[in-house]
Amino acid sequence: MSDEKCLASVMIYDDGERKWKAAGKTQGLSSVCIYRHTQENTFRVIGRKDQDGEVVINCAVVPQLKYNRATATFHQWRDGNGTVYGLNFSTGHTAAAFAATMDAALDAL
Ligand SMILES: CC(=O)N[C@@H](Cc1ccccc1Cl)C(=O)N1CCC[C@]12C=C[C@@H]1CC[C@@H](C(=O)N3CC[C@@H]4C=C[C@H]5CC[C@H](C(=O)O)N5C(=O)[C@H]43)N1C2=O
Repeated sequence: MSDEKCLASVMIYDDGERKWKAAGKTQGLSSVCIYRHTQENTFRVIGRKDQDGEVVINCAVVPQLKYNRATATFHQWRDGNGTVYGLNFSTGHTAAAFAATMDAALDAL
């Protein structure tokens, strides 16, 4: 759906330590996109580290997903297993573009 690349630092909240950790093996920016599976009309958030292509997020967008715009550049949500993902976008523009695509996906479900 969002063919434009949204650059963000992908983070996962560590409930035990009560702090955000960088998703994947290294810190750094990832290209995060929402992909639509046409036949099934399902959506996934896929993020790949720009440095080495590591997939650092691969998360289904489910109808009950609550997407929280915590700040203009930090958005977050909980997946089906309770994992909390955070996206620290490089700009407010990319954050808004990603959030609009997320809203469109949730509307289409
Ligand atoms: C009720 C609830 O679940 N609330 C969630 C957010 C949320 C709301 C609605 C739907 C989904 C979600 Cl995930 C919530 O507040 N969460 C989820 C786990 C972590 C957190 C619980 C408590 C803390 C309080 C501060 C906030 C937080 O973590 N923030 C706010 C935005 C800020 C932005 C960037 C990240 C980057 C590193 C920095 C930090 O942790 O030092 N940080 C934060 O401090 C982020 N927190 C959270 O986001």
